[in-house]
Amino acid sequence: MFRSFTKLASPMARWTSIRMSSTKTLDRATLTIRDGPIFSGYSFGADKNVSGEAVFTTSLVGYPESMTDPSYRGQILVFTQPLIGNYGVPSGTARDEFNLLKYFESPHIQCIGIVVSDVALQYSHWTAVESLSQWCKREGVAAITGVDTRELVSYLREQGSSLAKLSIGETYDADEDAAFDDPSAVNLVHKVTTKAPFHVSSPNAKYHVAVLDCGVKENILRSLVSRGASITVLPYNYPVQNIADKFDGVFISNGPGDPTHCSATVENLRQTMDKYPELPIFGICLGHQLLALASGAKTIKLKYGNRAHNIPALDLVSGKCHITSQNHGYAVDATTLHPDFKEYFINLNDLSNEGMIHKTRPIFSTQFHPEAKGGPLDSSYLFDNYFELLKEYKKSTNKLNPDDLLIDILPKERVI
Ligand SMILES: NC(=O)CC[C@H](N)C(=O)O
Repeated sequence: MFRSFTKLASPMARWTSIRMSSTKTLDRATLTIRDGPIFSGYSFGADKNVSGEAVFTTSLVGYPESMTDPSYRGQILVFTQPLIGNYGVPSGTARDEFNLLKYFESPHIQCIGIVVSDVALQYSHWTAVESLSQWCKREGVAAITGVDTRELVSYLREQGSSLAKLSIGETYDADEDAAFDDPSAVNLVHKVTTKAPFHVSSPNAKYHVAVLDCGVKENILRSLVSRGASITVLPYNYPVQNIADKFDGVFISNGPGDPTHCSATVENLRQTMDKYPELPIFGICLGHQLLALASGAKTIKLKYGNRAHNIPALDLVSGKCHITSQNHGYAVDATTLHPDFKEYFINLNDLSNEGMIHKTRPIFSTQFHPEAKGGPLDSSYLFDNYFELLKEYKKSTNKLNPDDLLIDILPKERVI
């Protein structure tokens, strides 16, 4: 059943008409939460109806980084920061000295829609090349402004993250039984992983690391390369156990959706850990969850997840608390950790697991993002710790120069 706006009783209608004086020329848009409230507002993105999981982030800045983070694939991202878009969007093709993307975490917007209270249609920043609205339209991403995100987020916190639809135009589909897309029902990692292996050289590289790309953020690659590791980025389901002897370490990246979809990666990691007991392994976010599954632990879905740039995580080894960047809906159930591992970090807001470390071997992983982008760099020392492990391991093995190890699986160019 399609409804028109004249029949829509939005508690936000009066507020919307006052606040949105600058957006009178925008089309109407509606956000429908399954079995929940309906919010009316205005469209500032693509003229396209979308459906997915509605999740929220409390980060104050960093919308270009968040929106291009492959871990948000298929989600409708709600920003609690009321004004979004005021510093525009930088170039998505600009590259740094390592030929990695300079400003984005992947080449395109990964979430399917965004929800804001108040969009800034005018912007100002020295890196900006277009507005948030222009970017969303160009990338085919739906966007709604004029939503009371306080009310929406209160609902999502009470009920848990929910499926939602974003409809553009004067009518919207009010049929509660009509299908809502659940992005987690499919293997999203398969959609965001590199299609073929590629190599990124580090100037004066000392180490060579294999990166399993489950939807890797560009700043993870930069964090490895800038510290002196040449990297070979492999598709998420690449049988890394067959070539792990060529590397000084293995890294497992962040990525979207339910970790249990990645059963091939879990099995490959299990075999890699069995075959190479001395090999340094580091995983971030989905990488942490996959490593935990490979060692026999279980993952759970959180009520509404943790998406923010200011989440306190306690380092149980040092006793220090770090402010961390996070974006996840699942977590490792710490009560199921294999006895060879101990809990490394815990979340001081909800006490959920934030990492694990092997008791005797060079293996550790974190649920939060030490590479940040956006967010604070307080925990970037974990990359330094990983490099210490690479150094120790390399001393004990007789490896060649990292860039002599370019293996024949590599095409010359990165395929994006
Ligand atoms: N950023 C990530 O890697 C997220 C991991 C996983 N998809 C989750 O939501 O928990």
